[in-house]
Amino acid sequence: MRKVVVGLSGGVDSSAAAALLHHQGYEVVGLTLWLMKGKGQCCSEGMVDAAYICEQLGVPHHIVDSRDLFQTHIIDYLVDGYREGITPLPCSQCNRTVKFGPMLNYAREQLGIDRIATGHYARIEYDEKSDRYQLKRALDRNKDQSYFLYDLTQDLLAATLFPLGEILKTETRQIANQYELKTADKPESQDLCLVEANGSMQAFLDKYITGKKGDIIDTKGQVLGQHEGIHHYTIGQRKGLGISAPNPLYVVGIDAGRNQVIVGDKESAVQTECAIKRVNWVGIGTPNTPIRAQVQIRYRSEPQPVTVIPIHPPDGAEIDPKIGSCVKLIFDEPIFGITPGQAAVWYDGDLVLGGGIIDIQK
Ligand SMILES: Nc1ncnc2c1ncn2[C@@H]1O[C@H](COP(=O)(O)OP(=O)(O)OP(=O)(O)O)[C@@H](O)[C@H]1O
Repeated sequence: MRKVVVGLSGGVDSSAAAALLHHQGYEVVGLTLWLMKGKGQCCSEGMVDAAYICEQLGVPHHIVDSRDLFQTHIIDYLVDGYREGITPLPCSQCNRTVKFGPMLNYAREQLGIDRIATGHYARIEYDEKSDRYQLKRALDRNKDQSYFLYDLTQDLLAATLFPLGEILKTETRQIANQYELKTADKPESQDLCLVEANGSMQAFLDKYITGKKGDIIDTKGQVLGQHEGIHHYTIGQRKGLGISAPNPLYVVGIDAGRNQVIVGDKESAVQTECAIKRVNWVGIGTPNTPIRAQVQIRYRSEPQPVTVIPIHPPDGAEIDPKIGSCVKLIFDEPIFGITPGQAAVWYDGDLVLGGGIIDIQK
C-alpha cells in the first residue's frame, strides 16, 4: 500500500487533505510539528484537533517538537531582520527549513516513508522534457500559495503531494463536511501564524525589540518627525507615520545604521529594478541568459512583466552561502513598494520559474 505522511496543523485544509488521501487508499500517518514556545499558543489547540482528526480517520498521529528549529530559523530570523530595517517574509523559509525538510527527514528516517503531503494550494507536476518537478499555481487562484513555496528543492517537490491543488476551497469544506471532520467549520487562518498568536506584528516584535527613538526624515534629509523604533515601519507604508503633510507620504527607506525612517511621495517609492539574493530556480535550471517572466513582489500583488538577469559570480569565485545565487530584476513598468526581505517570485503563466529574497538597495 502507498504510504504518506501528512502535515496536520489542525486546520480544515490539512484535515481534508489527509481524509482525501486516506479515502484514495493511501496509508496515512498524521504528523504535527510543534512550532511555538509558550502556553496557550495556537499550536496547542492545533495539536489536539490534529490528533482528533487522526482518531476519526483511524490513522496514527505523531507530534515532533520543532520549537527550537522554529525559534532559530523563523523567530530569530524575523526579529534580526526587523532590527536591520528589513521586512522579512518567514513563510517561504519556514516551508523549506522547518516544515517540508524536517517532515521528509522524519518520514524517511523514523517511519521508512518516502512521501509527504500538506494542505497547501499549489500543484506539482513532473516534466519529462526538463527532468524537473514543476511547481504550479493552484486551480483556485484566490487560494494559490505557490508564492510561499518557491524555495522548495527538487528533492522536496519530488516527494510531496498537494491533494488540494486541483480543487476549490469551497470543495475542501464540502469534503470536510462529507467526512464529518471535526475541523469542517473551523474559521480560516487570516494572517501569518506569529501575528495570529500575538494579536499583531507590532505586538509580536515589541516582545523582542526595545524601540529606539529616532528621526523621520524626508528624501532631502530634513527632519519631519520622530519614530519609536525602525521595526515599526515597512517600505511603502503610509498609515501611522504621525506626520501631517499636504500630500500623502510613504516610507521609502529605512536606515538602520542611522536609526532613521525616510519618507517621500509615491513617486520616490517606485523602482524600475531590484536585486534578488538566495535564488532558487524551480521550473528551469539557472539560465545563462536573461529570461522574460511575470513577477510577484508580495503574496497578493499582481504579476508584473519583468526581465530576470542571472548574475554569475566571476570565474573561480565562490558563492557566499548567506547570499546564494543572485539575479537582477528589471521591470517593464516601475513598481511601488518593493520591500527588502520579502520574496520575489517569477512565473511563466502558472509555472513558478524561480524566486528569491529582495535585497537591500545599495
Ligand atoms: N504545525 C504544523 N505541522 C505540520 N504541518 C503543518 C503545520 N502547520 C502547517 N502545516 C501544513 O502546511 C499547510 C499550510 O499551512 P498554513 O499555515 O498555510 O495553513 P492553512 O492554509 O490555513 O491550512 P490549514 O487549514 O491546514 O491550517 C497545512 O495545510 C499543513 O498541511
